[in-house]
Formats: sequence, structure tokens, C-alpha cells
Amino acid sequence: MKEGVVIKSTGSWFIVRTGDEALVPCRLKGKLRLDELKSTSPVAVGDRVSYELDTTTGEGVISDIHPRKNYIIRKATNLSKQTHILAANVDQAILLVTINYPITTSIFIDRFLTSAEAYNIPVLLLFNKVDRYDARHLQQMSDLRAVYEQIGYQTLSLSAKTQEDLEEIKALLKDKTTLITGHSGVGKSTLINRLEPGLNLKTKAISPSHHTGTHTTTFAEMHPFSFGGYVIDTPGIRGFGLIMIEKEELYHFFREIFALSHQCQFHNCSHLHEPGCSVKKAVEEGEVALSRYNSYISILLNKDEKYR
Ligand SMILES: Nc1nc2c(ncn2[C@@H]2O[C@H](COP(=O)(O)OP(=O)(O)OP(=O)(O)O)[C@@H](O)[C@H]2O)c(=O)[nH]1
Ligand SMILES: [Zn+2]
Repeated sequence: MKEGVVIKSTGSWFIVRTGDEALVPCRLKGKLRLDELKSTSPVAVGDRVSYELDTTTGEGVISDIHPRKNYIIRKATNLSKQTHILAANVDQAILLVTINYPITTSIFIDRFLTSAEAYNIPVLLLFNKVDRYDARHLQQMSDLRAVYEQIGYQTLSLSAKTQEDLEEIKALLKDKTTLITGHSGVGKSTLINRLEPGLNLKTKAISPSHHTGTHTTTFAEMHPFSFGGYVIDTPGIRGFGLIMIEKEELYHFFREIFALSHQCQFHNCSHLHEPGCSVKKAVEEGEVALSRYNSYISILLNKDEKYR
């Protein structure tokens, strides 16, 4: 029996990378396929697996998935009840944000942070395209960075296109498995190519016709860094549905709101309109960012369906 890490999945075929860096095409053993009926594919990139190698064909059959440290799931399609495991065993995530070209909204950021908080995955917020910003954009960026730094998220700004020195980012990625995400066109492929020039991921100018088909299931892909570690690219994924989170629990994943909630008059306070709500008081006093509170309300009241 051999072992390796799944670095690519098409749903029925998997590429497994072994300790000696060989890439083995694998299929799933029949029994594993039937097991998790609710999932469109029981194996995801980042999974550690055992497989039997057929030495005549060079192909493997995956017989066992090792226990996962964590995993990220989303709905298989917007309409489906089936889930889709996007990635497993993720150490951290990078959310690539652009103030403009394209605009990344606060609600989009907060939705992602909420998911990551629920999965217990640390997030680094990287603000890209600083070379293109005017004074007003730069001010917006530093305001936004302050909002997230204040609640304990690490932020950095960069230009994936023009910046010479990316050592600070490399050091943060080294020997870890990092999921990278962000709107289409924020520069994910550009950044990954700069970090690992041999990969040659396709980049493209932003087009008005977005690939937002509701019936296509997107698979993530994992690329090894020559300096150690992996990056998981999530092409065309617009966001992560918060499918595991009950409304009553949502505030647990807004860390600064959660921290204040213990002081609310009612232990089951939703922080909407209850008297004696310490969260609303903190928003009024400017201690909790209004944008964060608004994101909380939007998600709670389902006002941002299109960001799913
Ligand atoms: N000016 C400037 N342009 C950038 C920067 N980073 C990326 N771009 C450009 O933005 C466009 C989109 O970049 P991509 O790397 O394809 O974006 P992506 O996030 O991979 O997009 P998807 O693959 O659709 O998810 C390309 O034209 C890049 O050259 C940057 O730091 N500054
Ligand atoms: Zn409250």
C-alpha cells in the first residue's frame, strides 16, 4: 500500500503526489464511491490517501482516506442539496482583496471570514493592485486594513504585478497548505505565478462576461511550491456558502461581536433590536465597525443572496 496527497480532482480521477514527488493518476475504490452519498465526491485536494498501484498501467486505486484535520465544503451547485468538498487539510487561507479593478465589498470579505472562522482556518488578508490605486483608493485600503487589523487579522498590501520583493509573502506560505481565494480578476493566478514561475497558470484581463454558471461544479487545484508548501487555487469560485452555520450561531463567527455578546442583557440576544445589547452599543460608540455589523445583519437576514 502506498500513500500520497491528492493535488487534483476531476470528481472521478485524482492525481496523487507521493513523497518522492511522483504524480500517480488514481481512481476510487467502488466502496468509497458509494459511501458518502450526500457528497458529489468523497475525495478532495489536500486529502492524504492510501492507494494500491497497478504496476502495469502505472495507475492507482484509492482505498482509504486518512482522517482530515479540516475541510471546506460548499453546495455542489446553487440549487443542489448535495455538498462538494473543495479542499481538505488546509493550514491557512489568503483572501486576495482589491479596492478596485474589481471592487471587493466588505460583505464579501466578511462572508469569507465567517466561513473561515467556522472552519477554524486562519486568514491572511492580502490587498492587491496597490500600483493602480489613486489617493482615494489608498485611503479606503488603509481604512479597511485598520478594521481587520483591529480584530486580529493579519493584513498586507502588495502589487502582484509590479512588486520586486515577495519574500515576506513567501515566508508566510512556506511549508504550509494555503487556500487562496478572492473575486475573479483580483490577481490570484498572477500572484501564484510570481511566487512559482514554473507553474504558468493562465491569467486573463477582466471581462464583463463572468463565468458564473450555476450548474458547473468547480474543482480546486493544489500546486506544490519549490520553497516548501502548497497553494490551493480556487478558480471561478465566488464565495463560500455558510451552509453549516445556523442563524442563531452566526454571531459566534464574527469574533468581535462574539466577544461582546457575553455582556448582552439576554443570553440569546441576536444583536438586532433587543434592549441592553452590548453589540449595538459598541457599534454606536464606534468600537465595532459599522461595516462589520452591517455584514452580520445582511447575512443573518439573508439580504446578500447573490454573494453566495
Ligand atoms: N495593475 C495590476 N494588475 C494586476 C495585478 N495583479 C493582477 N493584475 C491583473 O489583473 C488581471 C486578472 O489577474 P488574474 O491573475 O488572472 O486574476 P485571478 O484572480 O486569477 O482571476 P480568476 O482566474 O478569474 O479567478 C490580469 O490582467 C492581471 O495582469 C496588480 O498587482 N496590479
Ligand atoms: Zn446583543
